[in-house]
Amino acid sequence: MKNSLIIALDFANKNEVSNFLKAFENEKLFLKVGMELFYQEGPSIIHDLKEQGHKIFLDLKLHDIPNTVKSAMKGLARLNCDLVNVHAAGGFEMMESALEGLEAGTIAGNKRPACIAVTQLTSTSEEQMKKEQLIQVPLEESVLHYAALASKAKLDGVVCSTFEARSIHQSLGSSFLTVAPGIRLKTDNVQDQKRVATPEYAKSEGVSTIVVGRSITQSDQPLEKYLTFKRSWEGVFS
Ligand SMILES: O=c1ccn([C@@H]2O[C@H](COP(=O)(O)O)[C@@H](O)[C@H]2O)c(=O)[nH]1
Repeated sequence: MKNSLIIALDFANKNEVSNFLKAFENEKLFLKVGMELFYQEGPSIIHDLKEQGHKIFLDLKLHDIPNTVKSAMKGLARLNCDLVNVHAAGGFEMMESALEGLEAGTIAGNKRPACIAVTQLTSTSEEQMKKEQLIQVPLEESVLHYAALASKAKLDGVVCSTFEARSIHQSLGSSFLTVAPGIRLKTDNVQDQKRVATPEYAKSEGVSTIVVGRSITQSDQPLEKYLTFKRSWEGVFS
C-alpha cells in the first residue's frame, strides 16, 4: 500500500474505462473507483478490474449513522478491494462501526481491506473551512484532529493533503497511512483542487501514497503522463 501511485478512474462508464486502460496493456495498476463510476456500473466494475489484476481503492467516502455505515461496509467487504474509506466527520463511533462491518464482511481467507478516513477534502481551503464549516482552528489542526480520531478508532490512515502529512506521521507514526490527492506536475491545471503539491514534494513530506486523476486520465498521452508521475514519485526512493 505504501509508496503507491493510485490513478483515479473518474469516468462515466465501463466503456470509457476500457478505452483509457487500452494504453496501459500489461501494466498492473492501483486504480481508484469513485462515486461517478460506481454509481453507474456497480460492483461489476470492481470484479472486472480485479480480474485484470489491478489493485482497487473504492472511494465512496461513507458518511452516515454508525449502523448504516457498518452494514454498508459489510457488503463492500465482499468486493475484496484493497482500500475503502469513510468521512472522519461522521465521528469516532461511525469509524469504529465501519471497521466492525468490514471485519464481519471479509470472506475467510481474504485480507480485510484497509480503511482510511477523509479529513478535510483537498478541494477545501482554510478560508472556506472557517466560513462554511465554522471550524475556527487552522486547517492543519482540523486535519490532525480528524487523523487522531481515525487512529483512535483503529483505522489504517487518512486522506489528507501533502501539507499535513509530516505532522500526521510525527504524531501518529510512520505506519499510519497518509493518502494524498491534489497532486499535479508544476505545469498542470489545478482545476478545483486547493491544497496541491507535486509528487516530489509529496514524497519529501513523507506522504505514503498519492492519488492522481485528471492530469493522467484527461491527457492525450495517458501512459506517458502516468510514467512521468511515476518517475517523479518513485525517483525520490533511489
Ligand atoms: O480530499 C480528497 C478526497 C478525494 N479526492 C479524490 O481524488 C481524486 C483526485 O482527482 P484529480 O483529478 O487528480 O483532482 C478525485 O477522484 C477525488 O474524488 C480528492 O481529490 N480529494
